[in-house]
Amino acid sequence: MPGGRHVHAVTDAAFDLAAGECLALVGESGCGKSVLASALLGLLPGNAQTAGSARLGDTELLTASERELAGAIRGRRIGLVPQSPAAHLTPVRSVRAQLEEAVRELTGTARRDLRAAAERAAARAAFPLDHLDRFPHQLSGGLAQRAATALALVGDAPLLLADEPTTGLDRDLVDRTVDELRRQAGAGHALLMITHDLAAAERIADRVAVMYAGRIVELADAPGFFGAPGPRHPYARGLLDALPGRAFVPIPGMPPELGDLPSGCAFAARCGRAAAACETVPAPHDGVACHHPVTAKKEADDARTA
Ligand SMILES: Nc1ncnc2c1ncn2[C@@H]1O[C@H](COP(=O)(O)OP(=O)(O)OP(=O)(O)O)[C@@H](O)[C@H]1O
Ligand code: NI
Repeated sequence: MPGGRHVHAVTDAAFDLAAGECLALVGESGCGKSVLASALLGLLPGNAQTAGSARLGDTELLTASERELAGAIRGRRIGLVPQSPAAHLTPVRSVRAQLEEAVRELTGTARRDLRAAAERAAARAAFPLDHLDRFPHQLSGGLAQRAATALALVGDAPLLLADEPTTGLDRDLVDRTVDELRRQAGAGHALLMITHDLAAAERIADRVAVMYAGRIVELADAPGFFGAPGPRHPYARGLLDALPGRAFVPIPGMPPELGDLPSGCAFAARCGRAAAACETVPAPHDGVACHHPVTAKKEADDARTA
């Protein structure tokens, strides 16, 4: 940070992800989701520090050299659907040219087959073929998103990292886009989808990781999380309760600034269950980092006394 300030953007993030599996990483704006993605790709700014381990097969991503990351990892072993596609597309080249180049670089397709391969890649991401000759600035946000998704799928990478892949898309296209990403996971890829969109997460995720103020506060199987017994962390519960299709009750208050975190549980100030124990940071235990997680039994008791 400018002025020598230190921000702990991501702490205690622990999860694994197998081929064929989709993990959704959800949480409010600014909680550290993209920082986590950037760390995996070696794209953090030069003054950022990381600790711990992030393994992709035999490769330690956090200490891999830029040469290895650029030459063998990004695009080839990790496909990225970036959060701001417009910023990742090359402004002076048509979508077709960018797709053909990616196909040539990442798949070694012969020159005469590039055109067809690029069109197949576009179609996979529902990018309309009659827009392929457009330049990025001639695309709507939704089309730029689909162009970026098409590019991310070209390398057939074993891990797909999609950072808000549905921003700017209407519901139909959200469903089509996430279904295509899910299909990739079904075909033996692992998918880490970062999203604000809990409906999209519910639609395709096998597991959900909830992030709050730089920490993963809950990691759960999606069916139990979205259905019964529901989330165990009060924040995760609040996120679901805030949905229009559910209780539609927002979580009171605002998340803390990552540069100004309280010394205890970062959610305590907004938590209806906060108590003295919350003055210390809860360690993750059994998939949830909370001193008094909601349990199915507690829920049932509450319901009886309500
Ligand atoms: N280059 C940087 N220098 C200093 N701090 C940074 C930098 N990039 C990110 N941060 C800090 O990390 C925090 C998390 O940012 P991040 O982009 O990961 O959030 P996010 O969860 O992806 O949010 P969104 O949903 O809005 O994309 C920011 O609030 C900011 O405090
Ligand atoms: Ni982000």
